[in-house]
Amino acid sequence: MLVLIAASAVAVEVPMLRKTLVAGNWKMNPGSLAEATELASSLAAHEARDVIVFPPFPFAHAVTSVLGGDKVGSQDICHLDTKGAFTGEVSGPMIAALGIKTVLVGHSERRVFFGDDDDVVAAKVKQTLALDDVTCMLCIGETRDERDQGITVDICNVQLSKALAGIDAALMDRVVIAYEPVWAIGTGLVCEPEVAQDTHAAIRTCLAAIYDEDIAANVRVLYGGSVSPASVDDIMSMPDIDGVLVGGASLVPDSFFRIIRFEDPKATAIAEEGVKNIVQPVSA
Ligand SMILES: O=C[C@H](O)COP(=O)(O)O
Repeated sequence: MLVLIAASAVAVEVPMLRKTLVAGNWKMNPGSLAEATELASSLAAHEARDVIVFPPFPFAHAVTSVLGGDKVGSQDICHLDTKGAFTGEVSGPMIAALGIKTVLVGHSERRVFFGDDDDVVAAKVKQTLALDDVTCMLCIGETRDERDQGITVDICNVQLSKALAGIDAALMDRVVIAYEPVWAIGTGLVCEPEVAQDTHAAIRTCLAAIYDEDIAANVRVLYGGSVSPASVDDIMSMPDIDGVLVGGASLVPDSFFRIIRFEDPKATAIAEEGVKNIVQPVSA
């Protein structure tokens, strides 16, 4: 994706830069409200890049008070467009009332342990995007068995197509994809960066088929699965990886801070290229 920049009466091309995003999914952690607010407070000092954390629902209000709604996400949302007798569920309007601006949908733990099938995931995407100014972080990814069968891209394409069915192109600026190979989650087995890159590129191809090239080039696609301080720089050096969704390491402040401070060779290269282009002299 290229954009035109007018400089000194010439239009020069520089690559489009997608904003990076680091997300920390606390899952059913930490064990107390005091720990949750302490974790949030330590994070408040590290604001250099786009960072979001997903605390458990009971801690969401306190964490939002510390970090602000822009930096806090909801781990789930009810798939129904209603209120009433649905014990344990949390509706979209309830989440929005907290000022939360991102909702995680389709995490493999929801799919595997709580039966969120593709239809439920699609309904949750719709409920999220029905909220004003709220982003949906949609998780997709294959199991070990599916990777071994060589059907990773097929699985991602099906999950993407079903989750986004009926979602208007105009809403896609509020969708972030998180590619999480299920076999890499919580196992310490990080997908090789080049292997993840291939899948990210395939996800963009799928988005282009569903929508168009512009949307495919602009949607942020994160990687998740055992991301650590040791692996983040290599992962983030891949051209189609725009950020990371971190589980375990997001609960350890020093680890998460290092992940947030990942080296960003793409931004550096693009910034240098952009400067070079902008100072390019006008030819006679
Ligand atoms: O939502 C986060 C992912 O499931 C990754 O978790 P993990 O970093 O503990 O593997």
